[in-house]
Amino acid sequence: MATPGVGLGAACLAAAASVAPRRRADPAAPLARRARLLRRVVRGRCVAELSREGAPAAPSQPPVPRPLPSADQQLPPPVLPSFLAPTEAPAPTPLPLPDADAGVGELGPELDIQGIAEDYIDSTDVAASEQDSEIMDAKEQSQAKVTRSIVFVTGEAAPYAKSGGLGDVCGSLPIALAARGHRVMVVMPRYLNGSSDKNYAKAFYTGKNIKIPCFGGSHEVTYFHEYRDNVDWVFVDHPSYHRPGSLYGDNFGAFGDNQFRYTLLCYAACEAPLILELGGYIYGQNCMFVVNDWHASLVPVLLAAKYRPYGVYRDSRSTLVIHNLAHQGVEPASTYPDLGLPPEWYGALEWVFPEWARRHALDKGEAVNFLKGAVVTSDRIVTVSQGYSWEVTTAEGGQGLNELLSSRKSVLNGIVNGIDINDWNPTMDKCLPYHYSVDDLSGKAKCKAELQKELGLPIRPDIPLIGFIGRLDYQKGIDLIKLAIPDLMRDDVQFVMLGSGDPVFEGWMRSTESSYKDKFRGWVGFSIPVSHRITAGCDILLMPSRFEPCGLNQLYAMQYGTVPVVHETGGLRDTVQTFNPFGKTGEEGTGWAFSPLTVDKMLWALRTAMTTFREHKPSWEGLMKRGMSKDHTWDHAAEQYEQIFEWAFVDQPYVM
Ligand SMILES: Nc1ncnc2c1ncn2[C@@H]1O[C@H](COP(=O)(O)OP(=O)(O)O[C@H]2O[C@H](CO)[C@@H](O)[C@H](O)[C@H]2O)[C@@H](O)[C@H]1O
Repeated sequence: MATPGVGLGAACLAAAASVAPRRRADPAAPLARRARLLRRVVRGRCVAELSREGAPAAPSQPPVPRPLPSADQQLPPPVLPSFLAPTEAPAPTPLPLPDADAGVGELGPELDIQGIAEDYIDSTDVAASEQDSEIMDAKEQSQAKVTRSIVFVTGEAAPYAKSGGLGDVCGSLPIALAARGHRVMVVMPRYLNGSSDKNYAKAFYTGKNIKIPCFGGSHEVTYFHEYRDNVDWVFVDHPSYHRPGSLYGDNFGAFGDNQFRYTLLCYAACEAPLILELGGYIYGQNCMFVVNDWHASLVPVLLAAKYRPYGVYRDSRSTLVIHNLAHQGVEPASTYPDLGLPPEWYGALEWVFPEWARRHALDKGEAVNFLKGAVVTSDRIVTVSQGYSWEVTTAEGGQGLNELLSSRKSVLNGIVNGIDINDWNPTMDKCLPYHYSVDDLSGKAKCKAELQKELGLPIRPDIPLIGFIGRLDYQKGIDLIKLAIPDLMRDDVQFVMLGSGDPVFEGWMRSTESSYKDKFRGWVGFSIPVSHRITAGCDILLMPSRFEPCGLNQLYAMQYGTVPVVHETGGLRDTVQTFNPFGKTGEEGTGWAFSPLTVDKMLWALRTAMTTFREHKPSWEGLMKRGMSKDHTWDHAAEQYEQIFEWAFVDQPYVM
């Protein structure tokens, strides 16, 4: 039996043979072009071609463009490990299979390619094909060379649920990879907390439930699904995801059962490719699991400890993406039996706190650490910038995992994040009162005036307006801003901060606002529209992060012609080049990166930026335009991820 793609191709060929005048193909036609033509056949594009030749017109209802099943779906229905009994048995319906010797990828067996291409070229107008193939060439440049089934596992993804940059990345990178031809699924919790409920309105119950054996019981989770932007968004539903507060905690701090909540997520994510028929087909056992931060870190451990011994997922690989090493999912060692892992796998998660970090003399510091589990079991490790991939191997930046990460240097890479330019684009941003572009910046000045008005600050175009957006957290260097404000407020300047987090800093923002009524605004809370308006309306964006794995706000700022002033660390170092008025044309820089991280250095960088803003208008405009002209899209990063995936599939699984 043929796959749908091949079947459609064969039908088209038969039609072509019966109606088209037979013409010999140029024997010298390059094989590459023949292969391209074949791809069009396989993708069903030949319908349009044939109608040009007088063949029956294209059907009025084109087939719904769903991803083709990947080659792994030739496998017989998966043998599920006995510990996971789905409440509804996975449908054992055998999939329509291509020839047993079909290769991986969308083209199918190589011999068939030759034959079909030959016939197809014979029966079509070669000149027209030539023209068309040029168009295809341009289009195909952004397609992946090898397409895969990719399963993202994450604690958050925009627009469904977002608490920070992790949500941004997991909401946009999967779409970029799907656009390049991969079949992509994202698995995350279905948080119902009152404010995010409406975001899941288009996700429907799949009819699949599983029972997960952990934490001394059997916990039933259900799967919801939405197909959007060519990505399968899968939401794991369980009562523990339904509660007020933010994603991971509330006013009293982090939720006490987070380990339980994300253990469920990881088990559910491992089962999803085996049992969910999305668009008619399961993903199967030949997947790349992309596990993000500690919330998803149990996935590679489960693959190694609970699936591969049963012969399942031997063809899958996993890539750990570290967005922030500061959060590792550490809990007391006594919780290990709750995780449902075999006792002999304790070593994978074992973690011993150094003596200075223990609470009392009898505390042995024994713990389990989810992120460590992924560091020692995943096939590849990616950090979200090159700079950070080095920092995590140092004692200063490794947060206790530096030695382990150093030991895995050969599979550790850094890839700088991209941004979603549909969401963050000053030419069409729905949150902005005015739009602008690199060719016409007049809208930016209007956005600044509107922001000043909204904040109740004096509306003055000549005054530098500095912004800060982010979690009020030690990582973000808020304490430095707090120390610098009394000095900075002596200047003719305006400062707006948007953030939430540490209640001490929230209180400080409120009291500072009352001390500097005409100069300082502190917006306590989490508001995406306000963050867009601040990014557009400010002249300067300040990021004195202590460490920053990548940082997205400086990328958004540059995209919006707002000049970043950042601490030279991690991804900030990789993405912001300090202004050099004597640099070569186009290489004068995009902002200021200061180091070391001291109040004096930060003030120096800010004042240099403010002087440039006031007194060197052409230089300032150059800074804005260079930032706006940079390519911040996901295209380049997506290609680099593909390379990592290819390397992972070349090797055997790291833990078999
Ligand atoms: N109060 C508020 N209101 C509205 N929006 C707010 C907000 N506070 C923060 N945000 C938004 O949250 C995102 C924060 O992204 P960052 O990359 O700066 O930091 P974060 O530390 O969360 O991410 C981690 O993961 C990302 C992704 O890999 C890395 O870039 C980063 O270095 C790493 O620390 C931005 O989109 C920002 O606008």
